[in-house]
Amino acid sequence: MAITAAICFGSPNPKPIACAAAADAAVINPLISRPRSLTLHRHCWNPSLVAGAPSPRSFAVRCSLSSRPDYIPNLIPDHAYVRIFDTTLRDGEQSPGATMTSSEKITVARLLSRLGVDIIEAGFPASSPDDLEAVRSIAMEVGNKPAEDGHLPVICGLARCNKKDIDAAWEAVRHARRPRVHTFIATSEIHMQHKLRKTREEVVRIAREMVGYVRRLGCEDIEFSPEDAGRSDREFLYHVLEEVIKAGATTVNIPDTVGYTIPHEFGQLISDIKANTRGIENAIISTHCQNDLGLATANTLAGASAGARQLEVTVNGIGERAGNASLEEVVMAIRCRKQTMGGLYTGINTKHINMASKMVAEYSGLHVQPHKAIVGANAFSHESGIHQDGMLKFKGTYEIISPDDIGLSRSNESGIVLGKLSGRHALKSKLTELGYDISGKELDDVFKRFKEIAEKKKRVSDDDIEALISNEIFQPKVIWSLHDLQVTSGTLGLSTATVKLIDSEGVERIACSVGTGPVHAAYEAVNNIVQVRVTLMEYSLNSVTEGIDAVATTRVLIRADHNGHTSTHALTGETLPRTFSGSGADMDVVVSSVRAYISALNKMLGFREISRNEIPSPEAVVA
Ligand SMILES: CC(=O)SCCNC(=O)CCNC(=O)[C@H](O)C(C)(C)COP(=O)(O)OP(=O)(O)OC[C@H]1O[C@@H](n2cnc3c(N)ncnc32)[C@H](O)[C@@H]1OP(=O)(O)O
Ligand SMILES: CC(C)C(=O)C(=O)O
Ligand SMILES: [Mg+2]
Repeated sequence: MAITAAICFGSPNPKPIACAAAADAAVINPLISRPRSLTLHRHCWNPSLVAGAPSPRSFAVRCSLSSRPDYIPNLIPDHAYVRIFDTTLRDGEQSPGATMTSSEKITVARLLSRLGVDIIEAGFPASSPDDLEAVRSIAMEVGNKPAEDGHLPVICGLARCNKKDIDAAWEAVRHARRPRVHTFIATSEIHMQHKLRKTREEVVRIAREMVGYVRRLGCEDIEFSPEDAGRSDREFLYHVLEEVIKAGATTVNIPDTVGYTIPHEFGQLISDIKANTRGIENAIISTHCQNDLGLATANTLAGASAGARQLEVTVNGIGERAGNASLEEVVMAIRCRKQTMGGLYTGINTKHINMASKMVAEYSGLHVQPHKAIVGANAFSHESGIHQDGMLKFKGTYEIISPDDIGLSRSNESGIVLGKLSGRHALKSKLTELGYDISGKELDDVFKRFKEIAEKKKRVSDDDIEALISNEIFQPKVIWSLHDLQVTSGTLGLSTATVKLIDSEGVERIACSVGTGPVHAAYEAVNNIVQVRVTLMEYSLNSVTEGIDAVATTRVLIRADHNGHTSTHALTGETLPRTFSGSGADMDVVVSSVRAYISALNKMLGFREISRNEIPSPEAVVA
């Protein structure tokens, strides 16, 4: 078994250490699929040392949170400012399997506000009463409460070009201080002919009338999208845009709906729209790039360079099919290459990127690939010797952005080392350092779990803490919680498990079962208590830290075997059972696995309940 070299950056003289314990962990704990690679990723970074990087002075300007120009729907007082429109909760949620509960959507919206996105597209209110309620709640809460820095995002709802959808969208967003309705209709021949079955004239008329209708409802911030603009006839596109701007559209969004264009083409499209659409100076041009050819970020940046001043993105790039342009890639590219990008800047507080990525991954169940740009687990890791050597000598050799910039702060700023003698204050201070603002009951819960781990582990690392956070904070409403678990397993026969769960009223239930392995036996025991039949679709287990005492995180995806929870396949219209994800963390792999399973069951069981019960009525919130 290979023994990986670890380089520790806490000391001034980093020394490679042989990490036999990590290798051993994989032998002793075969469910841990691979020992976590020990990599070089905790270090300080000095951008001024990067070859070709701007001078420290210009970096200070680049790094400072630029003040945001005043919000005027159809005008940005500073030409260099680019609005970030986040559609994680709408296009992102259209990703297969990415269903989020209403309360999860509200939590994500709160974080998007802290992140500093200019516009939050909170959903498609006509798609279901649940979504309308979720968007309304976001409008009421997040759309009225400025973030700590005073920023107040626009809350937007999507609608087809028909009165019913628009009424639902307006009803949902109108409670925000800055409400926006986004309406769309396809303008490509292929969509008009085969999907809408409408002529060009009909499409222009509908678009104009529906934008006018939004205006008459009292909405002054109106976005219009000619769906499939990337494949639309140019002259027709200019005409549609001119008509909707006359009717009151304040932002015209140019979607590359099927991710068909390539960067120079998409940039040219934006330039051509700017040059040829009458009245375009009265609206903001926006981009919305899907990722079917893996070009969404590149196309978005080309659009910005060509004059688009609103960029539509999602956290982790989730979205319909291959996803959308990713917020973190677009924002960090603009920041990292500011000069090449013509001095453009955004209002994003990049320190919250890491946290937003983690939260969206947990809630959507769509996990980030390790080598994903900016937020992947390996994005700041340096595994190979030559790279490690370069990094040790000069960070700028292999890193173009600092992990600190996205909130991946591993430096021990407070000097606090957490262990079993640490108290709540130390834990809270460490959590704040890591970007988590947690107090009250949430802090108590994390503290309890922290103590359990600290009893068994000499030193609780940042990664351990983050795993606990995912397990305690990013969890659905607790319907069942794990109290006790005992398993026996080995080569002498079937594994057995005894599980004690507590329901939401505090009643304890115990069940036993056998299985082909300890996890199987424990899951069967849980099934005997919870009494819902589900199919386990995916199961993965990873260690978050090195060493034999590593914390293991488990992620599962389950599908309900009964008819209660369904979703509709976008292409075939087929009704499919909905899937629900869950995650768990513990030093014991079976406990971690059971926590993840219960988390997914809670999400499934609570799905309807949360949507109906937890959303305050408009009256309740106003009161
Ligand atoms: C590119 C995008 O991302 S678009 C956004 C995609 N998001 C979604 O679809 C959200 C989830 N969707 C849903 O819940 C449902 O599709 C609903 C509730 C919106 C609509 O459901 P239904 O009314 O049953 O219609 P259904 O989805 O089957 O068909 C779409 C209808 O809208 C029409 N339509 C599609 N886009 C538009 C548009 N932008 N403006 C007006 N009509 C439109 C279609 O032509 C079709 O009309 P038809 O019934 O006359 O043939
Ligand atoms: C609704 C529109 C903007 C969309 O998501 C697309 O065209 O991809
Ligand atoms: Mg889209």
